Amino acid sequence: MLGLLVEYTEHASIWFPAAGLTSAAVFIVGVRAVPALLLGCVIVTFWTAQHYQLSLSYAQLLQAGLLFGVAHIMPYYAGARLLRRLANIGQFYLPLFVIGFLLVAALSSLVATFSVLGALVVSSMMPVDDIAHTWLPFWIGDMAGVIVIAPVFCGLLAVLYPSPKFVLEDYIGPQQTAASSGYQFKLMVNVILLSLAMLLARYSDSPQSAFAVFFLVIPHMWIACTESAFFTALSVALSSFAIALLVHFLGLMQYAMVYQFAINVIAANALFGLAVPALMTANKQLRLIVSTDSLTKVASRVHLQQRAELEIARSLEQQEPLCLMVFDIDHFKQINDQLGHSVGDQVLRDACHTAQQLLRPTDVIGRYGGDEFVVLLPHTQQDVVVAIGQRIIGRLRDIQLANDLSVSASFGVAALKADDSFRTLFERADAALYQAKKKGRSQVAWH
Ligand SMILES: Nc1nc2c(ncn2[C@@H]2O[C@H](COP(=O)(O)OP(=O)(O)OP(=O)(O)O)[C@@H](O)[C@H]2O)c(=O)[nH]1
Repeated sequence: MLGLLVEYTEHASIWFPAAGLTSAAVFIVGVRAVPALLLGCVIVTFWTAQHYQLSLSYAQLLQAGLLFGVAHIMPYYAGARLLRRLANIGQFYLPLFVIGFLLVAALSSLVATFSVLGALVVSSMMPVDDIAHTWLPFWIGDMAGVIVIAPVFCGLLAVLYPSPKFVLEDYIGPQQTAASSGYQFKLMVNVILLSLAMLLARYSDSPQSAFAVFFLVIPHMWIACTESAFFTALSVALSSFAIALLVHFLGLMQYAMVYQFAINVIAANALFGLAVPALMTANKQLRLIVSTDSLTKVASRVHLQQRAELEIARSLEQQEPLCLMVFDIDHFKQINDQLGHSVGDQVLRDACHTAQQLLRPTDVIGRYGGDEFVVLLPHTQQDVVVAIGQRIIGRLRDIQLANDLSVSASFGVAALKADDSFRTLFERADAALYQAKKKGRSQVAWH
């Protein structure tokens, strides 16, 4: 009935939501959905015969309905099987999945077009000559139904029939159960833009004004980048519904093809847009991985160096003090050898935690490698840093270890001088650390 609103030739409308329901049902529910879909096809056939005032007996209509059901369901079932297979291939990510979905939607709706038209002809519901001018709008209408409506039905059916064979979250992240607080506003902007574009097509003298509907790509991309996959799919479905209604009520059937293409393009674009938040989240995770040491959770060497270079440039320009402190656990090899590597790992974590408790939030501690750490202390004079190092040494003694072993560390401190770079400052602090080790360890030396 929704399809009929915008029917522009018999048996073909610009948009056929039933194709979306069928393809979503066989994709998510699988073969178990077929009896219900088949029943739907029989009911639709009776209703269609009444709509087109065809004089066929009940037996003929039942036969036609079953034939239509098989012709309609089989291509989408085969497409769904193919898409599931593609989706379960490892390393398959969202943009590729969207391409797979669009291709499967185009192909299965094309096959469904010819098999259904064939079934209609065989059942005497359509003259064979009509195929020539019906197949193209029939195909694009079915394809629009799949691309636009199937994602929403997939979202709903996935809740009712959670499928262990295919986990949607692998592609689109965990589902948000609620839309963001701005979702209604975004939908409203969308509806206003859509109405303006279609009123322009209705009341302007220029037929090209119908193409203004393609501007809807912009609010849909906005929604795709800021809302969950389900609410993106819902907004696309609502827009296509509104377009279909307005085409009907504003009498815009002469531009049916433009709106048919617009619905497909807007939906395909929004589906690709879903990849943007997924990529942003992946980028954030990667940045965290690169900037953090996985064992101790302090800054990584590369992150520390980047921060240090910035702070050094700023301190030199503003002529403010800055110090670098390097420390290394004493006889760490002995701890590893006697107590095992996991105790060694714990000592590294505890040492960092101890140091962090005595540092300010503006100081940056990073792991330089192995058991060596670097602390960047902006706005701090050397004597203060030396005192901080001594306090850390005192606290490290509190860490309890078996075999009468204790934890200590040696510290080297260097203060920033004019013309210093990170490398020269680090070399001086490292040389001071070497002195501290040489003088007997568990002490602070400075350069
Ligand atoms: N448990 C653990 N050990 C590590 C890790 N990274 C490096 N090490 C070990 O840390 C030890 C570093 O020893 P060194 O710094 O050369 O020497 P040391 O025993 O600490 O002696 P001094 O520095 O001279 O006091 C080596 O045995 C490495 O195998 C790590 O992530 N976890």
